[in-house]
Amino acid sequence: MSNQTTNLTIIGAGLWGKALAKLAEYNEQNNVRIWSRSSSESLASVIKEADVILSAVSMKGVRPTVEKLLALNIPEKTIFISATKGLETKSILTASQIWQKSFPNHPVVVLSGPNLSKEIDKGLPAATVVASDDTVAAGQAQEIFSSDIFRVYFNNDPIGTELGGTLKNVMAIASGVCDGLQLGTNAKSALLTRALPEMIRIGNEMGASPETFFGLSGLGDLIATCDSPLSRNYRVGYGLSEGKTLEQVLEELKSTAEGVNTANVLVELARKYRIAIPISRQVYRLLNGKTTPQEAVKELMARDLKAEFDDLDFA
Ligand SMILES: NC(=O)C1=CN([C@@H]2O[C@H](COP(=O)(O)OP(=O)(O)OC[C@H]3O[C@@H](n4cnc5c(N)ncnc54)[C@H](OP(=O)(O)O)[C@@H]3O)[C@@H](O)[C@H]2O)C=CC1
Ligand SMILES: O=C(CO)COP(=O)(O)O
Repeated sequence: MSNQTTNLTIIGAGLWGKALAKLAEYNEQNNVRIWSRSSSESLASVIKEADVILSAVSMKGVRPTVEKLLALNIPEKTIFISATKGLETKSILTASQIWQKSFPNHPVVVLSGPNLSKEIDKGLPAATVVASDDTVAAGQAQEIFSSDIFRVYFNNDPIGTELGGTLKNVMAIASGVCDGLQLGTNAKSALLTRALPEMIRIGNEMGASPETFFGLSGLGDLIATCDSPLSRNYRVGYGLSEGKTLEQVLEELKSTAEGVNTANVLVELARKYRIAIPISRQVYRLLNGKTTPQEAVKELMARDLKAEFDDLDFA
């Protein structure tokens, strides 16, 4: 690893922004600053010397953050890292797509993986992926965060990497329902296994490589998020299975659960591109009061019989 100092500014001081700041500070060669909307310092002053700007804001904060930064004349060599896991309403863009469209001459890197922030905060070992079309930028992101407690892989499929982290949030809601209804290990296994081809079908339409979904940012994050009460999306599903309303669950959570918005956006995307999303559709229906947890399970079990692999397109 190089000993050169990297000036990193993290935008967003939520759970994930703070956890990432801690990981970056663990490496002494990084000079880390973190900014939130309630900071006393201006955004302009904290990004002034930044070699790398990492955005850890929730999806609804991406566009406003991009707009603030567009006004600040950032040098083209500055690397952006996007750590958001969501889809924008209406545009159906991922966070990194918004960053890249807004800053076409800057390197943009996606950071995504099975990274429950509470475990990261405890210093427990974890791994993640940085992905970019720009190999040098991905390598720099890898160096910033790699340590003996955080192992960072890279790949050149940013959209696939980002979609893994984004789509599994919807599956985590389904998984919380599955556990809350005590449907058992067989049901959970079936749910998670069928979640993967559903995610790949969406990825295929959006230009992702299918194999990316079998890596840390896909299968890895699916396992972490769908099997842990530390996941807020899982807790949304669990709460709904207990008969709570979505409003009640979100009020208790007091934190971001991106899967709620992602499910709504996904239904639009699936309609536009004619993609079969049976699990996500039931999650959408449940979140919008169009079905009950029990009814959603019944509907999934009653679907037309089919071959296991005939809808997967690995081409
Ligand atoms: N927590 C986790 O374990 C992980 C989370 N993520 C992803 O990271 C993202 C943030 O999650 P997390 O930090 O946990 O969420 P929190 O609820 O803890 O924090 C919300 C974050 O979003 C920002 N934000 C919200 N609304 C706006 C807005 N209108 N304009 C600008 N910024 C806004 C907040 O900024 P401010 O600080 O200025 O208030 C804050 O940084 C999500 O996409 C999540 O899926 C990814 C991996 C792990
Ligand atoms: O993305 C995450 C872990 O990788 C965090 O999941 P939740 O947003 O469901 O808490």
